[in-house]
Amino acid sequence: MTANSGGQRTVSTSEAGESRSDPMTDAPLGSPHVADPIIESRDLDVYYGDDQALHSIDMEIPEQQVTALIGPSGCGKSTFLRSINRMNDLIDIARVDGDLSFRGKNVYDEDVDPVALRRKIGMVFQKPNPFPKSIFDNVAYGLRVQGKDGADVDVEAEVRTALERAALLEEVEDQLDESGLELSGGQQQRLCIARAIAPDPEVILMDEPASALDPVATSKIEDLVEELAEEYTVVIVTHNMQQAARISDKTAVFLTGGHLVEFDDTNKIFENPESDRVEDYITGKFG
Ligand SMILES: Nc1ncnc2c1ncn2[C@@H]1O[C@H](COP(=O)(O)OP(=O)(O)OP(=O)(O)O)[C@@H](O)[C@H]1O
Repeated sequence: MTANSGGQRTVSTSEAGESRSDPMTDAPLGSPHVADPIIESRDLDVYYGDDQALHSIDMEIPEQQVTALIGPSGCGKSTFLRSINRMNDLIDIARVDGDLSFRGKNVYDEDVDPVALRRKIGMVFQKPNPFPKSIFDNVAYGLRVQGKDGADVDVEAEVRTALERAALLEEVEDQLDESGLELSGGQQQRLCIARAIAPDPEVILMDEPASALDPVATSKIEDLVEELAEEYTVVIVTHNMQQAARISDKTAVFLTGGHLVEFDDTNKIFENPESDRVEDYITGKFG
């Protein structure tokens, strides 16, 4: 990245042989060029009624990596996350303009079925929310609801695999028939992760998945996120900057008003950000 003579920084996308600059602010930044991004946002605006929550977001999310979304409260991180698998559709007053593509297809095209989309792009929420069902049924639900429980599918094997991938199988192997609600908070969250991965999505969206957990459970979730990225693409919202620095490959910094101010390799963001506002945010001067 370089600064031009007018003081406006430009971003070199050498592989594409072009350079771009953000017309929105005086501290625009780097949107690293990602070869074949799995998710791509172009000029994405999101509104709640008359209020605009996100402004012209451009982002390319790489496959099988962890991308962290950070920024102060209310800057639009969760709104962006929910735009990816159209969870904002469930909010009556939410409206989306612009492009958000998954493997090159705009997820807001009329022919996209949001339920099928969410099969490919699963989600884990801040507060563990297991169903009042057995551990087994919580995970099997993810398969059944998505029609993956046909005669040719070994549901038990799939449930065990999902629990294993969520680093929970060993702890619950002898109690699969017991209620998911009887697990600890950290185990409940790993159960929700198992439920999300059982239908074999390509992307897992996580909205502050460890913020309700104690440090030991948090550390298990962090280890798990890194492991999941070997097989899935993970996009995670976190308030915890140390967590973003520890577990993510790319970091997107949103700042007040719903602007994406900088998006780059995580090391670059935390060691040498382009934007003064990002530097102030990550060094704790505000937020
Ligand atoms: N369902 C909703 N209805 C109306 N406005 C909403 C709704 N959800 C979010 N907003 C508004 O959109 C803006 C962005 O909110 P969002 O929850 O995406 O931010 P955030 O960065 O995830 O915040 P936090 O870190 O506190 O969770 C805020 O001004 C918020 O009040």
